[in-house]
Amino acid sequence: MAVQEGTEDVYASLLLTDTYLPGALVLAHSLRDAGTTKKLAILITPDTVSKEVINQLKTVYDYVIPVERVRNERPANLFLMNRPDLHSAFTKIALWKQTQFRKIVYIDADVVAYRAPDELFHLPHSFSAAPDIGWPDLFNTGVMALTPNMGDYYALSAMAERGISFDGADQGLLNMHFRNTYNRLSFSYNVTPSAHYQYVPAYRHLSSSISMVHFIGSEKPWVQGRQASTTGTPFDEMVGRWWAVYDRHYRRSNTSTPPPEIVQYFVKGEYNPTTTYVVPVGEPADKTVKSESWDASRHSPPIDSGPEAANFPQAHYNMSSDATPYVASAEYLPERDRPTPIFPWEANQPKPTRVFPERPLDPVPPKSPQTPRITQTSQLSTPATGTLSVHPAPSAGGNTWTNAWDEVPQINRYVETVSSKHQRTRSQGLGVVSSTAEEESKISKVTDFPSEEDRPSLPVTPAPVGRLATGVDESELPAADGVPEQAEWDPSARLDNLARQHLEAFELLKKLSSGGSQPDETIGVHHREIPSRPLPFGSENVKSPTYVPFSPPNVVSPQPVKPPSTTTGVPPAIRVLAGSPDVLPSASSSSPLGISPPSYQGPGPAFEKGEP
Ligand SMILES: O=c1ccn([C@@H]2O[C@H](COP(=O)(O)OP(=O)(O)O[C@H]3O[C@H](CO)[C@@H](O)[C@H](O)[C@H]3O)[C@@H](O)[C@H]2O)c(=O)[nH]1
Ligand SMILES: [Mn+2]
Repeated sequence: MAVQEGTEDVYASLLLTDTYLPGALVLAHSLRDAGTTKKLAILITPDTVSKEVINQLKTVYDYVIPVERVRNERPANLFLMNRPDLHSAFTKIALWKQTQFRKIVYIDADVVAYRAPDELFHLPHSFSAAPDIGWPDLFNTGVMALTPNMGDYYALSAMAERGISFDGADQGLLNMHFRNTYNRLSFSYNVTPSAHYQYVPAYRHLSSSISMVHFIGSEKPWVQGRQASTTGTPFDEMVGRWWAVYDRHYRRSNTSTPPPEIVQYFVKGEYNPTTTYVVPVGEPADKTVKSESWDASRHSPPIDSGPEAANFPQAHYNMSSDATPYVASAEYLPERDRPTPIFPWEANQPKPTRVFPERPLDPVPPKSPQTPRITQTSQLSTPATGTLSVHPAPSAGGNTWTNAWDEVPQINRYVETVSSKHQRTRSQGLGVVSSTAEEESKISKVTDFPSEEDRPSLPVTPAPVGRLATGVDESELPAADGVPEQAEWDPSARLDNLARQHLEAFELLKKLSSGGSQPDETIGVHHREIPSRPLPFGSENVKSPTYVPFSPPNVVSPQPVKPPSTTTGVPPAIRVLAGSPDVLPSASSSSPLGISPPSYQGPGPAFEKGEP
């Protein structure tokens, strides 16, 4: 019996899951909108595609063809391209079994047609495909023009059964089977845009020739949502073309009848379900409220929904406004009974010898003649320590306190001089003077003095005199006793005097220690007895070239000195140490003591090239 050959040409696609429904619909509409005269067919796997979805497909596809799902039982290679979802892509080989068709132009469900490539049906080749953008020597299996035949089908299903595919899916399998026989189509039949790389000049140059655009990868336009691309790149332009077809057929404002919810459900941002009654969790059934069911895992909240935060429980926590200090109740403060003594030193504790004031100092001691009142600038007091400037006077005892400096007579005399002058100035009516005693104390008084009978001498603090209040000119202040005038103070003369005294003392010491027998000896230089031991043979009477007899006091610090040409032949360091007057800095001559020669003698700037 002769096998009946197909006579019809169809565009065919594939739907393995409901989630690709928007893609399959947009593809069909794009071909129809482009005016194709060919029929549209779609292969579906009934075990994984719902009835509602099939019904939707039937609205645009002429043929919805159920096929058996072919699963890759060795899906390891699918993980190489991170697409485990393509476990049933082998189902695509069922195309070769559709021998009721003469020619099939197969198109993936993630393709949008800019124009209907009907010319592909006229190709003489039994298999044609366009290059894959990831590896252009291979072909992409998203667009294929093929002649169904059982020969290829058996061969392909045998490979599929064994899981023979370098990528674990149909593309790997078909490239292995058709690698030497395929007819290469122009890329314009299967343009695969990339958000990461796009050959923009080529796109500009050739975009008018694009027949179909294929959104490879897992991020399909309906998965990404309408707002995903707005940057105006070629990629965004192509995504925009997909949305243009979708909107033309499924956007609410463009259609006379409401678009099918099942389609919107699989398009990100599109699902806006009709109002239903739901019972919120935890509410009694009779308190049913009108609310919209909303799948938050898939869609943004309904436009007319209320803010959710309004339902949060409200709680206010106020700071305590009670100003009274906390006092623990008595039960928390039990009277601490001392434990009965065990050790002898506990029973016979010595009485403390250190004496403390009977009561702690008040932060501001009361005004009394016995206790100096610390006011204004002296308020560095704390309850525990009293003031920093006050200590108990050993003679006064009791509660009488004085300042430490009150016992320095020089200070007292100075203050007396100042205060008497101050009195004169005031009596002459100079400066701004407060009229009442109270105001005066506010301006210039720092310390309240003890009464006349309590103080041994005039115990005062050298209080800062308010210049504004008293009008005292600082230049008029008398100098303190024993302090020379600034003009008499000549530091260099004083230094000279000190040096002279030092030298005299040194000479005296020298005489005393040497007893006058060795005038060349120098005090201050350590002398060590060199132990006598036989020198190596031939070493007798040999002197080290660096040996220098010590000759104080004309020794200077080892400064590098360039000698005059007349003294050549003697090492510069030796010349300096020997005290040649022409090389000695004059300032060093005042030094009374010799300085030990440095152990390291050069080379330094004093050594010139070629010098001995
Ligand atoms: O969950 C799924 C997955 C796939 N498909 C169908 O199978 C096709 C292939 O899957 P797709 O996501 O488009 O794969 P691509 O990202 O395009 O990946 C490449 O690799 C696949 C596996 O080799 C090939 O099938 C593709 O043609 C090729 O472009 C889809 O278009 C659909 O028609 C579904 O219906 N549901
Ligand atoms: Mn695809």
